[in-house]
Amino acid sequence: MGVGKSTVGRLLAERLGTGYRDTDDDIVAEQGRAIAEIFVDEGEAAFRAIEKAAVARSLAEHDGVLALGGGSILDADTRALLAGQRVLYLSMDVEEAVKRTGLNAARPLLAVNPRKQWRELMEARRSLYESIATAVVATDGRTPEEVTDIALDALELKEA
Ligand SMILES: Nc1ncnc2c1ncn2[C@@H]1O[C@H](COP(=O)(O)OP(=O)(O)OP(=O)(O)O)[C@@H](O)[C@H]1O
Ligand SMILES: O=C(O)C1=C[C@@H](O)[C@@H](O)[C@H](O)C1
Ligand SMILES: [Mg+2]
Repeated sequence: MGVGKSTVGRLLAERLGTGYRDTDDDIVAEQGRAIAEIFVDEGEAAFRAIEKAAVARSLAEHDGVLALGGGSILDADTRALLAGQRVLYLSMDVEEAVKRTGLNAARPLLAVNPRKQWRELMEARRSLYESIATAVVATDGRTPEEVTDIALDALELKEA
């Protein structure tokens, strides 16, 4: 959360001359309510089901850069759909995460004690992120433009 998926995703799409889509934005548009509201109204399990369908639809319809929701890879079917795709894992340390996300209530999974919650989420998820990634780029101390340059190299993609 807050690592720069949307910022770097847009820059990557520009540099590649391709389209950009963002699962979180698709869900908000389709549902007509904020992600935090879906969590509050229906709970995380219901959100994950909506998210799973949104990712599958994007992967089928869209040929370009797709920014996934941070928790979408918790689903084994989603991980299977990503096999064979270029998958970029953007990483950062906890202090950078707190700086970028702050105490923002828009991120329901970090709403109470962001440092502790972020560490716990990453302990549960790091190996999944690493297992599906075809490239890993650390974002700490790098501008979005620098991250994008390194990501293009790491993904072995050429600019348009
Ligand atoms: N490399 C970077 N260095 C410093 N700040 C950054 C960097 N990348 C993104 N940011 C800033 O961090 C914040 C979060 O970025 P962004 O929204 O792109 O992250 P995200 O991974 O899409 O987050 P979310 O989990 O909400 O979808 C924004 O304020 C953005 O400007
Ligand atoms: O990492 C997560 O579990 C989340 C990340 C965001 O992209 C949103 O999809 C939502 O806030 C949950
Ligand atoms: Mg985003």
